[in-house]
Amino acid sequence: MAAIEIDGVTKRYGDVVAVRDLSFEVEEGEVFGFLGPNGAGKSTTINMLLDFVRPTEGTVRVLGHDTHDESVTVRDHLGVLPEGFSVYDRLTGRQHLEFAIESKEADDDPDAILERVGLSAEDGDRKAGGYSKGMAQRLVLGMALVGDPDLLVLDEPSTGLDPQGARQMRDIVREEAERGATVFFSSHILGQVEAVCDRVGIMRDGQLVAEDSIEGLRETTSADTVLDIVADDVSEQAVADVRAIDGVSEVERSGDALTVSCESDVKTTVLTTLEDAGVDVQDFETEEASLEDLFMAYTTDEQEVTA
Ligand SMILES: Nc1ncnc2c1ncn2[C@@H]1O[C@H](COP(=O)(O)OP(=O)(O)OP(=O)(O)O)[C@@H](O)[C@H]1O
Repeated sequence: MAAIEIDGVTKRYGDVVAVRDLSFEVEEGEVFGFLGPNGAGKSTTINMLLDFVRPTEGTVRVLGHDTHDESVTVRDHLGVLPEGFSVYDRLTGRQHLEFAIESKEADDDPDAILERVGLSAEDGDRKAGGYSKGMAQRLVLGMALVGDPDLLVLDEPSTGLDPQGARQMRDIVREEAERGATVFFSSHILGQVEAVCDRVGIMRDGQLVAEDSIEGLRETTSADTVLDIVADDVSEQAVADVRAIDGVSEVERSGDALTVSCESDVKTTVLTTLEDAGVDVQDFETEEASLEDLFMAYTTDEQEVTA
């Protein structure tokens, strides 16, 4: 059973099609990063997962249950950090957690959760109305963790977090996945996504334009890998030979150093071509396309996606 099954889902708001014939699955135990530019349809999709919004067409199943018809069953196994959440100003942080523990009939220790999300016991005694944005974000994450949910859905979990908070968030995502939970989260902070996700899905104009591991995305985009090569006996002919390789987009030479921008799968061809041309390769380093490069390749028209 997949943790999330989205099948032929379309969501229209009047004339606006927020999500268009979307289908994909997230396996149990997977950490899935949900990406896309502003307005691509991420929040709409998450809101349909949580039954906050009904699809115009198609079905959404979470943990094997229809999100709408069996919403109560689903909710028992779900931990949610929603977008634009609000805290209750007059309740303390600890009271928020106690409330979440009671309503989920869980037996978590509120202080252990406070510590896990980086709030002190004193913070827990304070009214949440006086919390900073990042503190409130930490508290709501803590509430999502109550009851060891099978699926964690986090909409922009890193918003407002300081670098230490962002690291704690990554650690928590990893710990939750190790425990066996599925984690589905949207984010614009691609470094975070790159650090924790098994797979990513990239939305654009209401559709999923890519769905793969980051390594898999590298293989299917034209986002370049950069090869920094140090070599002896670099001839003009050798440079010309490398330039002529299909998949090489740029070659820069500075003395005996070469910088070659190319598709990931022609790296070896670049090196063997140099050697065949009599160049003595001393050393090389590769800089793989970052998730940001891949994101740009899939969400702008500037770069071509080959598969
Ligand atoms: N309640 C609504 N009424 C009308 N249009 C809506 C509504 N909610 C979303 N939309 C539209 O649907 C499209 C997708 O919006 P959505 O909020 O899902 O994007 P997103 O990918 O989450 O964007 P962001 O990264 O900015 O949060 C947008 O064009 C948006 O204007």
